[in-house]
Parts: sequence; structure tokens; C-alpha cells
Amino acid sequence: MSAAEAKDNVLIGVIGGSGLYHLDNLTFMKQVNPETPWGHPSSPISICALPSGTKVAFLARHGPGHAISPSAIPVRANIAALKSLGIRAILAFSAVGSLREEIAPGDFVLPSQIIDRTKGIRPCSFFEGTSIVAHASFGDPFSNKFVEWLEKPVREIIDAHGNGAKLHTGKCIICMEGPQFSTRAESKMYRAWGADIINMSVLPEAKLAREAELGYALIATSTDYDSWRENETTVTAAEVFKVLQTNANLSRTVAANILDELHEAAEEGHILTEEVGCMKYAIMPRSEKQKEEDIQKLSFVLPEYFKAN
Ligand SMILES: CSC[C@H]1O[C@H](OP(=O)(O)O)[C@H](O)[C@@H]1O
Ligand SMILES: Nc1ncnc2[nH]cnc12
Repeated sequence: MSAAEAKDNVLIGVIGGSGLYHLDNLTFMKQVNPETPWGHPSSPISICALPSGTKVAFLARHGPGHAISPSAIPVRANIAALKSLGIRAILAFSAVGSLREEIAPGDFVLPSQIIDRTKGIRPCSFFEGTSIVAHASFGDPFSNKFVEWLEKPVREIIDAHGNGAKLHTGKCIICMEGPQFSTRAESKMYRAWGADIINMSVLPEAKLAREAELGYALIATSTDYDSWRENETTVTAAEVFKVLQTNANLSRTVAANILDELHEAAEEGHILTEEVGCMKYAIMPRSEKQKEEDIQKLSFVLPEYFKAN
């Protein structure tokens, strides 16, 4: 593949969360809005070029104008649409509440574990409703090598541009069902469970990225102390909004400085060794009970294993 052809590859998809509706330092090239078997993504996906010419895809999780609540995000369509563009890894950003004193509003976190409080409520598998059964491994819900790779460049940017913001690693994020924030009792219970930060959107995003064999890492940006602190007010949207813009600006600086190198690392493949091929033995052996229409549907997201006729 020539260098020019390589630059045509869009290998990294960025998902922007609350406050992060575009990236900086990019030349807009085009918008695409693929129709997937699970519908259209939250927003048209922007394909943009970095100053080097490397292309990235950007998707606003809550749609244009932040019109989609966390419980209603068409996550299967988002992940399937990104995969259909040839993306290999997703770098997701999310505004989170802090469940620990040492994670202050304005700090950034690279979590390594997740607790699911959305289970059974949101569609969380491409296989749901089909005649095909699969059990993806999810013990390590983020791509370990990708997260490890991120730590150095993200820390350097935050140290240089973060006005005292810190980067925390190896933390556990709990994903709750909104749209209301947690009660004080819930917030304290999540701390007792070992959760360090909280949001409403890392799931089913991380589960579906895994099923699609895509690398997935989250840069969590802390906006508030949720509702666990005695004698302090509980989290309000107004409090979140106060910090959102500063965090979004720093997120854009991080993205602008790491995306070229991240593209290269994805191209070399060494940060994605765990994901590629992970579904091969997760799908239950084929039987005549598997319906052609389901094979067709799954071929959109896993063409490696399902061949549409
Ligand atoms: C605006 S506060 C709650 C909202 O913020 C986070 O969104 P995102 O993860 O997309 O940045 C959180 O998950 C909730 O959806
Ligand atoms: N306290 C909180 N709970 C859930 N999601 C959040 N996003 C930002 N702050 C949050």
C-alpha cells in the first residue's frame, strides 16, 4: 500500500460526549451517514484530516444539538457505522462524576474496569433478537494495550496544558441508567462497590466495540463529585456545565496531539492484538437454526465470520 493510499485509511474513530461536539485542528472533508441494520448513527460521521493528512472519523454521541439522552443513544448503529468505515479503534470521551476525593473536577481518567448498572435495560449485543448466540469475553472491558499506550502522551499533554489537572489510571467506572443523577445512598453504595467514577454512556458502547472486534478506550473527564460527600450539595447539571467547556478544550488539545501517533499505532496493530479475532470462538457453532436474514444482518458488523449471500 502506498503512503497516499494509507492516508486514505480511516483507522481511528473518535466519539465525543457531553460538551465535545467537534475536534480542533482538523480539515473537514465530508460527512457520511451509513444506514446499518440497527438504523442510523446518533449523528452523521465527520471524516476530517489532521494537518499531516491522516484521516479520522468523528461522531457526536448525543447527536447534533445534544438531542439524544444517554438511554436512547443508538449505540449499535454508532459502532456498526464506524466499523463499516474500516475503523479499527475507537477513542471515546465522556464527562463523568467523581466518587473519590483525589479525582477532582477537571481531572482526566483512563479507566480499566466497568460496573454495569444498565444491564437488561439497553440493547447491548448485535446478536440480540437474532437466531445466533455469541458470548464475547469482557473481563477486561477496555483494550488493555490501547489504554497503556494512551497513558504517556495523554499525561504529557495534560501536564503541559491542563492548568494543574491530573491524569488517573487503573480506575473503575460505573455506568448508571439516567437521566436523573444518583441519590446520595446510591452514590455511597457505588463507592463501597469499588467504583471510582460514574457516567451514563460507557455501556453498551464498550460491549459493542468488543463484539465488533474494535479497540476501545475511554478518556473520562471529571466534572463533579456526584452525591456522596457529606454536608455538600449533590450534583446538578448546572455544576457539570461549569466544568464541561474547560474539559472539552483540554480533550480537544489531547486529541489534536495524539491522533497522528494513534493512527500509526493502530496501523502497526500492536495496540490491538487482543480485539482482532476475539469473536472467532465466541460465536456458538453454526446450526441450521441460524436464519439467513440474521447472518445477513451480522455480516454488516462481522464480515469476517458472516458471509452475506
Ligand atoms: C451532562 S451530565 C450527564 C451526561 O454526561 C455524560 O455524557 P457523555 O458520557 O456522553 O459525556 C454522562 O454519561 C451523561 O450522559
Ligand atoms: N455525577 C454524574 N453521574 C452520572 N453521569 C455523569 N456525568 C457527569 N457527571 C455525572
